[in-house]
Amino acid sequence: MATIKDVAKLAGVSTTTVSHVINKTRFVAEQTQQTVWDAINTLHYSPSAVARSLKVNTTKTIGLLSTSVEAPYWAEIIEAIEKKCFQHGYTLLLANAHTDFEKQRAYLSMMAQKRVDGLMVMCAEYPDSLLKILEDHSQLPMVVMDWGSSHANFTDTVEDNAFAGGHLAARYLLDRGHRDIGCIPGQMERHTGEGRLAGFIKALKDAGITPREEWIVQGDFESESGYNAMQQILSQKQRPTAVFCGGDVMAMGAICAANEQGLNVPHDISVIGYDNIRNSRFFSPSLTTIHQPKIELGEKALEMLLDRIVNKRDEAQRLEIHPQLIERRSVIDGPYIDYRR
Ligand SMILES: Nc1nc2[nH]cnc2c(=O)[nH]1
Repeated sequence: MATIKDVAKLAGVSTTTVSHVINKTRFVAEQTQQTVWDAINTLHYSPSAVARSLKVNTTKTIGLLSTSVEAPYWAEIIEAIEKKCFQHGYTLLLANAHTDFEKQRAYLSMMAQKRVDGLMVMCAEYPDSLLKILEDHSQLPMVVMDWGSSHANFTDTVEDNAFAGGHLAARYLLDRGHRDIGCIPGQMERHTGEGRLAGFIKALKDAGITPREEWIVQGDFESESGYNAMQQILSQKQRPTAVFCGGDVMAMGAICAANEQGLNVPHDISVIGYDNIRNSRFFSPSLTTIHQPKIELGEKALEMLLDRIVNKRDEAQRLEIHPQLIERRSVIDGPYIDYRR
C-alpha cells in the first residue's frame, strides 16, 4: 500500500507539502497541488486515519452500545444516529449486546481501546452491574438515551417522557368513551415498559377507574407476547372494550389474536399502540398510536454528545422529547361516549 512518502517522492515535494495539500492547512501553489493530486491518484494513495488519529488524538469514531437492531424501534433510532454521524464526518461503531452483561463489558472495553471519541448507550435495562461499568468508563464523553429521568451525573441523558405518553394513550381512550380498558406493557425492567404503564394507570385512577389486574397482562415488546397477552385478556368472562399496548409490535400481535377469535378491531375492541414505528400506518386496521420521536431522539442525543466532545463540556446535560398522539383507525368510540368526563 502506498505511503505518504511514496506520494511525496513521485510528486517531487516534501511529505509536509503532501499533508498540507490533502488537509488544506496551508497555501500551496495550484500547479504543485495538481502534481500532488496526480501522484495520489496514480498510486491510489489513501491517507491513514490511524496515523492522523495518533497526531490529533481523536478518531472521529462514536461507539454505540445498544441492545439489538432487530426490532423496528431500535432500527429507526440507530438509522437516525448513523445518518447524523455521517453528516458530521464520524464513523459509528455498533455494539449490540442484547442485555448480556459479559458482552456489554467486553464491548465497552473494546470501544475504549479503539479510542472512540464518545459513547452512546441504549441498553434497555440498567442493572447496578451495568451502571458500575458505565461509571468506570466515565472519562469518555457519554450519552444514555433510554433511562428516563437521569440516574447519574457522569453522563448526558435524553428523557423520553414515557409516563406522559402512557397517560396520553389512556386519556385518549377515556375521551373516546372507554372505561373498561386493558393494557399490555413491555418489561417492567425497562423505562419504556414501566414508565408507559405508570402513566396509563395514573390516567385511569384520575378518572375514578380502578385498573383491573386481570386486564393488565405483561408483554415483552415482541409480537408473540402481544398475541399471547391478548388471548389471555379475551379469555376472561368480562372483556375490556379497549386495550393499550405499550409497543406497536405488541399491538400487531394483539390485533392478530383478536382477529383469530373472530373479533373485529376496532368494532369489537379498540387497540392503541406506542412508538409509531414506520409500518404501523400499514397495519390492518392502520394503528392509532403514540408517536415516540425516534429520529429526534437519535439526533438530539448525538448532537449533545458532539457538543460534549467538541466543547469539552464537563457538566451533564439532559434533553427531552415529547410523545404525541397519532389518530388512525384502530380506536373507535366506546360505550361511555355520551357520559365522558
Ligand atoms: N423492541 C422494543 N421496542 C421498544 N419500544 C420502546 N421500548 C422498546 C424496547 O425496549 N424494545
